[in-house]
Amino acid sequence: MRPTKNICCIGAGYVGGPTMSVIAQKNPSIKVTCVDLNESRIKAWNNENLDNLPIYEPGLAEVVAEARGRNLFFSTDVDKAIDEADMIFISVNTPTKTYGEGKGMAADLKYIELCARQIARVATNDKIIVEKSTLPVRTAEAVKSILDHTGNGVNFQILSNPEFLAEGTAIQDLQNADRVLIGGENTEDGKLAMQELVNIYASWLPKDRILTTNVWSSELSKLVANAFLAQRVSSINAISELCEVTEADVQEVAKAIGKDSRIGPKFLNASVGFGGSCFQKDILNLVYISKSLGLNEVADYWEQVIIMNDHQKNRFARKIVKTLYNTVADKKIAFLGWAFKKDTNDTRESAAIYIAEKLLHEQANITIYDPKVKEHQIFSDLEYLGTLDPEIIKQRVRVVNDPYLAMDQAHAIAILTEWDEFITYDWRRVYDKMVKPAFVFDGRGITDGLNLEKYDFQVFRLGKSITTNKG
Ligand SMILES: NC(=O)C1=CN([C@@H]2O[C@H](COP(=O)(O)OP(=O)(O)OC[C@H]3O[C@@H](n4cnc5c(N)ncnc54)[C@H](O)[C@@H]3O)[C@@H](O)[C@H]2O)C=CC1
Ligand SMILES: O=C(O)[C@H]1O[C@H](OP(=O)(O)OP(=O)(O)OC[C@H]2O[C@@H](n3ccc(=O)[nH]c3=O)[C@H](O)[C@@H]2O)[C@H](O)[C@@H](O)[C@@H]1O
Repeated sequence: MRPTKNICCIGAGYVGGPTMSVIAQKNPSIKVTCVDLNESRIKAWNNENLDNLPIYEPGLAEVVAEARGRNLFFSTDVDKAIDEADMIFISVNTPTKTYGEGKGMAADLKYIELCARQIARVATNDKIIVEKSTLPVRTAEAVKSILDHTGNGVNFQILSNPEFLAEGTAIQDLQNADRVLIGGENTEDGKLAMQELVNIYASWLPKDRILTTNVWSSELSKLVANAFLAQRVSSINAISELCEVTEADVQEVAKAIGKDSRIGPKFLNASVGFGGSCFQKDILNLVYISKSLGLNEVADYWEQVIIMNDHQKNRFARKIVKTLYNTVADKKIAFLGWAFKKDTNDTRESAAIYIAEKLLHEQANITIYDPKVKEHQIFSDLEYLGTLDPEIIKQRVRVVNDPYLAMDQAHAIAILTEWDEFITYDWRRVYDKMVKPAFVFDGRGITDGLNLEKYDFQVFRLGKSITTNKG
């Protein structure tokens, strides 16, 4: 096996872009080319102005500035990059299927299959294929079958190398990963291929953080890691509802249980519901796999994490309507935040979309401010739901670049993303300009230290009792 000199990554999205940037930064002697079919995305990756990169991620621009043009390249010429590469990462999207068998649950693997077929058609020398996308367990079998049956005598080694970065902290997560997982075949060639990939990560990570396993454990571990993380959020969110009716305080409960080193303090922030492109998709996939194997109790167990998450989003929207005297019709509701979490411009499956949907069905007017999400994205998220009349969206939704404008003359504010800047606002000024009583619905637990009640705001905080919430 030749030492890896040339890497290609198919898919320049939230995973491919940052991951390849860090691999290139840390391995200056390896040429890394990230390719994508999406021309405007590649154009943005190549934009001279680093503020215009297609993805907002703290620290990303600096890494791109260091490596781009040196050993990091972004291109739409997929065939050329495949042909030149010793190692090919597949980092394309694997969304939930929207059609046919497994609709609404199974992962849609059509993009993966297209990549495998393209590699098989173009490759003329031996290559290591790395599954970076999140895939159902045993997908490597299908990828290998396509490569072996349509290829031209070329040998392929398939590795599974799932990505564990979280958006908003992607660069930090890549540069200082808790672990890197590499699954491969237990054969001489399989071990050599794994070693090639270990070497790439070992250029910046300690060896004991690089785990090697069989392919199936690696594929399954990715789904399981996301399922466990999401389960923690649903667990604390379930407790938040209980706190609201028992005068317990969810933040105090989270702190108290998190101090137990067996439980740990992370991922215990009660919220308006988890979002993002992966938790829901990956759990549904796990549920689908379990069901397909006849493991109904296993499937039901994990599905409950999603049911709880839907409940949390619904009850937050209902709380707004109920508190505003059972009607939000023609009232102005200001949204602070649209992204699914802070420090990212990604809005996929963001809870804000579903809260907006419910309030629009109740004929509310919504004005949205998010520091990093663009207006066209917000409108496209709402239209994509397919449940709202496009005319209603146009009439009732406004997106603004100034948070004070969003809150001016509002009946209520809904805090849906935990952006740091929200707590720096002049809340006296906000209060003065709102319709009274001025309501705040804090879906992220960020207003505790602000004592908004001193300005006479009526505040609802998730997971706080009625008494704490002052009615
Ligand atoms: N977003 C995240 O935080 C994480 C995502 N993942 C997984 O990584 C995978 C990719 O996710 P994202 O980067 O978020 O998706 P994304 O949608 O941001 O990027 C995927 C890119 O692949 C491109 N693409 C699709 N088919 C192609 C083809 N045949 N040739 C060339 N380009 C093609 C698309 O145009 C798109 O730009 C998914 O399987 C996801 O589950 C894993 C860990 C974290
Ligand atoms: O496979 C993936 O895509 C990735 O999914 C998650 O990362 P991500 O979705 O980017 O972001 P998280 O930080 O996990 O947050 C997910 C959602 O849970 C919410 N959350 C998180 C933590 C918490 O305590 N409470 C809470 O409501 C966040 O606000 C967000 O809406 C995992 O954390 C990553 O390890 C994984 O690689």
